[in-house]
Amino acid sequence: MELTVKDLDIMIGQESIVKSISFQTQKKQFVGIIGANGCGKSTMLKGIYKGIKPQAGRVFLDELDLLAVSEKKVAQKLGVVNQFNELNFDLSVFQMVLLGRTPHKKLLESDTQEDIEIVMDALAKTNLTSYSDRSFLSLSGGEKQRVILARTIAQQPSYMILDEPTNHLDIRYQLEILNCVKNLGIGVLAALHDLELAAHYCDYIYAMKAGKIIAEGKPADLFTAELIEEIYGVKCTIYQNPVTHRLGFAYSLD
Ligand SMILES: Nc1ncnc2c1ncn2[C@@H]1O[C@H](COP(=O)(O)OP(=O)(O)OP(=O)(O)O)[C@@H](O)[C@H]1O
Repeated sequence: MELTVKDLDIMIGQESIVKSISFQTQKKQFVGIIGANGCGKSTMLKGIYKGIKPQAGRVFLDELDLLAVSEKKVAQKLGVVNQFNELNFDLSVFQMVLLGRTPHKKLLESDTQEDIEIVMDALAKTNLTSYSDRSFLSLSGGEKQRVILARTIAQQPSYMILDEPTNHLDIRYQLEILNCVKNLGIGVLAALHDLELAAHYCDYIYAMKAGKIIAEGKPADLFTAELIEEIYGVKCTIYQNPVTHRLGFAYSLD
């Protein structure tokens, strides 16, 4: 599916946080959003997935007008993994992941064998099979984050939005989660802080500063020392890692 964002404006209080952002992703593209703390990445993503009401702008998944249709219609197509996964009540890991099936069901419709199989598959993909009966609230931050990804996989979305999906994860799970998402073969829009991971996993990247997109391109074309200094205020040497042959970034403050 293609995601189209047109002239998105978001204000919080009196402050303009997202300023007339427009872009269009292509089918099955893994698209990254990079930018300094507070530049508006999460706010923009929330505006796209109806977590916050934009002051202006339109958002489409193919032809579906996301801001005009019900939450349920959105959830049938769009999965979201965000940074805050606190719950006020406890569920088992299995029950949490089963919640991912809700958008596809009628009110009070019971779970089918197919739902159970989809949940088992999502647990396997996120290495959580042995956690099935654990209480969600008892999990570590990284384990919770994997459960939320499993729930989103069980939702079987056609498009996924990820807000810092590797936030709480150790190195192995950072790689596993991004591999897992990439292997889903669906369109993805992800805010990422780690530029090496962004360069490796993203087909295309948008760089944000102060609520605007200031640069875009394929990782190999986009990343320059000037851009990184402009965004993050650090000096940076970009090199080809001799072991991985991927882009590497060495930072310093002066
Ligand atoms: N509910 C809110 N009330 C007041 N200010 C807010 C609120 N939500 C976000 N902001 C402000 O909007 C700006 C953008 O925040 P946002 O969370 O979108 O940034 P971000 O780029 O995702 O940052 P980070 O990399 O730190 O997650 C920040 O200055 C933040 O303080």
